[in-house]
Amino acid sequence: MLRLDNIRVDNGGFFLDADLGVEPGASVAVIGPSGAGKSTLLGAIAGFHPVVRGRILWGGTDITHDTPGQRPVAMLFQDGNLFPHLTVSQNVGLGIRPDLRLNVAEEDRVRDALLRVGLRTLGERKPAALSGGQQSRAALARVLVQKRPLLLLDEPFAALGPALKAEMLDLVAALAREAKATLLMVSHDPNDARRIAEQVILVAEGRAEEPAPTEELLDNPPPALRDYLG
Ligand SMILES: Nc1ncnc2c1ncn2[C@@H]1O[C@H](COP(=O)(O)OP(=O)(O)OP(=O)(O)O)[C@@H](O)[C@H]1O
Repeated sequence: MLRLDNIRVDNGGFFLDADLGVEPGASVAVIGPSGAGKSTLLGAIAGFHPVVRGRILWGGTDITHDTPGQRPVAMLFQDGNLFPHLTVSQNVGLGIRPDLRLNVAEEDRVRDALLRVGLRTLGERKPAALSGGQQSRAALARVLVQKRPLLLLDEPFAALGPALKAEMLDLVAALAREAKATLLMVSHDPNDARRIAEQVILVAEGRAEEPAPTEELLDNPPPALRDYLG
């Protein structure tokens, strides 16, 4: 279980408060107005922003002051952050070892991750020789290969067309289920939440709320969410 125990996060003078828990294996969408602090929330869990009050607990262990690399977290950003001069396999391998000195078992893990995202035959290409959807898959493979129990996705597929985005969301949901991982995904599209998240964390007015059932929240939105949804 992920527990944010009455935390306050400082993102360069912007403060976000949260007092909430996420059950193991849950898929949770993070939604709310632009600038409300959704990325700040994920960044705090990943260890990119200081927590100036409260504690972050994972399975009862205090990880508030762990470095990002020590945390049980893998994060996927919107642009995927693929390095153009490295092959797809190398980009995925970075998820295991930043110096890319992989042993045979680690090379196997890279191949397995590429297989699972449907890029088995494209490992030797450079990212520029992939379509947008394939680049998203490569970035997802790099997250998978880390085998972390907590997956944080910050608007990962916003640049994709609707059909491709739906396909990627379904793939993420299936892979997270298979790995029994806990998934937190920032999205601007309530349909993304309906598609793969059983719960939603609403971030508004400097606060991240306790996860609420997706349909219930979106069908009867509180004022802060109603304004945002329009
Ligand atoms: N490095 C920084 N220094 C100061 N303020 C920052 C910094 N990064 C973000 N902020 C501010 O923190 C607030 C929350 O930003 P954040 O990116 O978490 O919002 P968001 O909900 O993810 O927004 P969006 O949906 O537009 O991506 C914003 O008001 C933003 O201007």
